[in-house]
Amino acid sequence: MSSDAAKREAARAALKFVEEGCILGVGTGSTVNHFIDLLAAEGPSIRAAVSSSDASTQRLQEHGIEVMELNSSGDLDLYVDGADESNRLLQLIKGGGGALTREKIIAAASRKFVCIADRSKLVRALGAFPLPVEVIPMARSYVARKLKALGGIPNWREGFVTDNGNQIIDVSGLTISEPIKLEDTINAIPGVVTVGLFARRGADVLLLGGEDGVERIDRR
Ligand SMILES: O=C(CO)[C@H](O)[C@H](O)COP(=O)(O)O
Repeated sequence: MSSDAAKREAARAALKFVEEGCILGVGTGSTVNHFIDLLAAEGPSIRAAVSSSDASTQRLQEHGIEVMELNSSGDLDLYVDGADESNRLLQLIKGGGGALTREKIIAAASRKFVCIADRSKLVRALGAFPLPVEVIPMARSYVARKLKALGGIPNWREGFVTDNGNQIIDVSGLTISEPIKLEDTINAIPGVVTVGLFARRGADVLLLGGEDGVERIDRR
C-alpha cells in the first residue's frame, strides 16, 4: 500500500468521529486533503468548518462546505489534523506544511483532537523530522542563534511565507527527550510565534493507516 493510500484510509477512519450538524476543526496537509474530500463525498453533513489554513479553506469551499472564523464558532468538539511525527504519548511534530500556529490554536480550542497519518509517522522519539518554528521576520536570525544554542541546526525555509505573514525555521539535530520542556523553552524565545511541538496539547486519538488497516492509539 502506498503512503498516500494509507493516509486516505486513516482519513476515512476519522469520519466516524464527525457528528452531523457540528462545527468541525480542520487541519492542513495531504492527509487532511483526503479527509476533506471524503467528508464531502461520504461523511455526515456538517454545519461549518473552522480551517487552519488558506489552502484548507479553499478546498473546503470548493466542496461547498461553509468556513467559519474561530472567533465566531466558540470552542469546538472535534479537530481533525495530520502530523509529521507522533510518539506513543501522542505528542506531535507538526508544521511541515507551515500551518502550525493556526493548527495549534484550533487544537487548543477543541475538546478532541483526532490525528490522522500513515504508519511511518509513528516514532519512538520525536526529532528526526526537522522541527518547524514560526518566527516574526525581523527576529529570524536572533531566533536562529538561540535555537543553535539549544543544540539545533536551524535552516530558514527560504521563500516560504506563512498565512500569518511570518517565516519558518526548520530545526534539525535536536534531541527531544523532554518534549513539553522544549516546547516551553522555544515558545519563550522573543520573536517565536509558535513551535511545531504539540506536546502540552497533543492528540487524543491517533489513527494510523497501513498495510493491515487502520490502527487506533488513544492518549493514555
Ligand atoms: O502540520 C501539518 C501542516 O502544517 C501537517 O499536518 C503535516 O505536515 C502532515 O502533512 P501530511 O498530511 O501532508 O503528511
